[in-house]
Amino acid sequence: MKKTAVIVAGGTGVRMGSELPKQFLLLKNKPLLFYTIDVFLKAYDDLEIILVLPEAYVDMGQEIIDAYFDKDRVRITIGGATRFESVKNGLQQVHEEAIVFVHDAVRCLVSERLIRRCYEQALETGSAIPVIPSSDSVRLITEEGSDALEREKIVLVQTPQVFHSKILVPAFSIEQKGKFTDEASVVEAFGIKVSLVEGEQNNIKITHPIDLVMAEALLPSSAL
Ligand SMILES: Nc1ccn([C@@H]2O[C@H](COP(=O)(O)OP(=O)(O)OP(=O)(O)O)[C@@H](O)[C@H]2O)c(=O)n1
Ligand SMILES: C[C@](O)(CO)[C@H](O)COP(=O)(O)O
Repeated sequence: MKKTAVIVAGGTGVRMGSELPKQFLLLKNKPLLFYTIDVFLKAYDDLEIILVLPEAYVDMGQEIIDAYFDKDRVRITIGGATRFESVKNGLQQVHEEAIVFVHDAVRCLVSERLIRRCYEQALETGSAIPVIPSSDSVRLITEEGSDALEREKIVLVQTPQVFHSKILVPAFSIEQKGKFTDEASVVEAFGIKVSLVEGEQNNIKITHPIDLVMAEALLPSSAL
């Protein structure tokens, strides 16, 4: 089955607070985005990438592709004001039936193993959403205060979120209601249940400055 990864790098990184969007910050001398593209291209020789970038950073993204990758395997498209819109723009470039991976560019520690695990399950069930257990206790904030939740019933959701294109592409034609924070919630709002797979503790989302320190320490030597 054809494999397409929509890598969303269209954000500005408000929580990181850096002038340069975090996907371009250096990790061991290479832009964070390099590691994300690299691991997907290595996971499958026949995988193509649709890279979603902010309009003002298309040239910077193209320079990374020209310097490190086979440019025939990576296409660039422009992002939107929200992650939902960026994913939607990326999906407009999916023209053939495929297994589609949607991945946060800033989860640069994702492993080839997780990418393959998600692919195999999406091929079988139509979807694969990686999740990990919470190490912390969790509470629901209510009008009265807060309630303890059963931690065993909570999971933390990661990317890549992987779907058959026949599910994902029509799901993104629905109107954005409230805030969709990931693809699984869009597909569910469209009326289709999703399947979970085991995620990875190391697959962190670089969000705050401390995450960069952790990513530098966790970066496998095979990625360098
Ligand atoms: N309009 C947007 C917003 C986010 N993203 C991408 O979605 C991923 C996860 O989003 P997040 O970590 O929230 O990134 P930012 O939106 O850049 O960060 P912040 O919310 O702190 O501004 C990132 O790879 C980001 O580039 C995107 O493609 N388009
Ligand atoms: C998609 C995601 O990474 C799953 O955990 C997350 O929802 C993205 O959230 P953000 O607020 O856009 O960083």
